[in-house]
Amino acid sequence: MNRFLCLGECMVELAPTSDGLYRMGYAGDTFNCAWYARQLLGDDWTVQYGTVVGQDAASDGMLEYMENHGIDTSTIRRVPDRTVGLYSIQLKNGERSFSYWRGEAAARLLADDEAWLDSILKDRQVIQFSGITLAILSPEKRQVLARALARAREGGALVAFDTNLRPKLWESEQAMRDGLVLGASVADVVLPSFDEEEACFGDKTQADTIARYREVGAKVIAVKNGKDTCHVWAEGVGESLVTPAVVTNVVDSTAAGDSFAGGFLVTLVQGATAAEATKEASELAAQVIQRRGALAPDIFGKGHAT
Ligand SMILES: Nc1ncnc2c1ncn2[C@@H]1O[C@H](COP(=O)(O)OP(=O)(O)O)[C@@H](O)[C@H]1O
Ligand SMILES: O=C(O)C(=O)C[C@H](O)[C@H](O)COP(=O)(O)O
Repeated sequence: MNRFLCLGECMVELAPTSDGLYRMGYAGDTFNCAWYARQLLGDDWTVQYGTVVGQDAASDGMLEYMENHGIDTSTIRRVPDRTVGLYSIQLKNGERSFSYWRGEAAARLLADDEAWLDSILKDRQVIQFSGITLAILSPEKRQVLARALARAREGGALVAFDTNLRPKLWESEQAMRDGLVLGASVADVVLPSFDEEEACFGDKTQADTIARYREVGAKVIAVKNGKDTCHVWAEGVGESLVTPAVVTNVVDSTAAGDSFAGGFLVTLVQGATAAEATKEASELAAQVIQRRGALAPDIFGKGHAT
């Protein structure tokens, strides 16, 4: 059995509905990637989520939701006296902003038990993590996680890093820049967004972004750029350009990048080129942004996620 593990924090999500109410769901960038990967992969793959949750009813609810949606939770550690975080989505002309209540979430303990971390990273075919996975940890624990990922990569895992910048979660801009380079240095695949790289590193072109992540050892880099052309580079192949289809009805851009990551990695591990993976990923993301909330089960012919 092949194992696809996403690592990070899943939260209770409050997403606005058209009648002015909020719909409760569960989401988090790496969990969203796992959810999309689960929809796309066949039964020869187990999709797992690696995190830490509490032992309370809210944590029970999250695990039940994951299991009901085919995500293996045996890679989740449970601790007393903590619970899961919460965030709400605010929408303005289809663009979203988030408010978080996550400072004390159990997921912040992700790298506190290194032996456990090694046990869940061992013998995985794909491990995906993000800038958010790193941002929620202390600077020391970021190093612990990076070392564990490096060991897993040496053991044969394809490690993928979605940079997903959330400036509010980092202690400083310098810490964020260092964290992104650290994450990329233990990854085979890096999935940055150009607007974020521009703001964070002052990149002038996508080539600058590609150059930085190549330098620290990435083998595949897809620089997303919203509705504009994605520049994708792969070792031994070079750069390709993939322009997303035009979407006139952007309802909620939440999880555009997360669904892109799921679609990209699933296509790549099935033997496609990085350019083909980008095309598939863009097609999925284009559908996701035409729906509210992070997870869009109706794309796959299913009812609403909650
Ligand atoms: N307005 C849009 N029209 C068409 N595709 C889009 C649009 N916004 C995002 N996408 C698709 O979603 C992908 C990820 O979006 P982007 O906003 O760049 O990433 P992130 O959400 O990680 O910041 C893009 O590469 C593109 O394929
Ligand atoms: O911000 C966080 O910590 C979250 O995980 C909440 C969201 O579900 C994702 O951030 C969505 O990610 P995008 O694909 O970039 O829209």
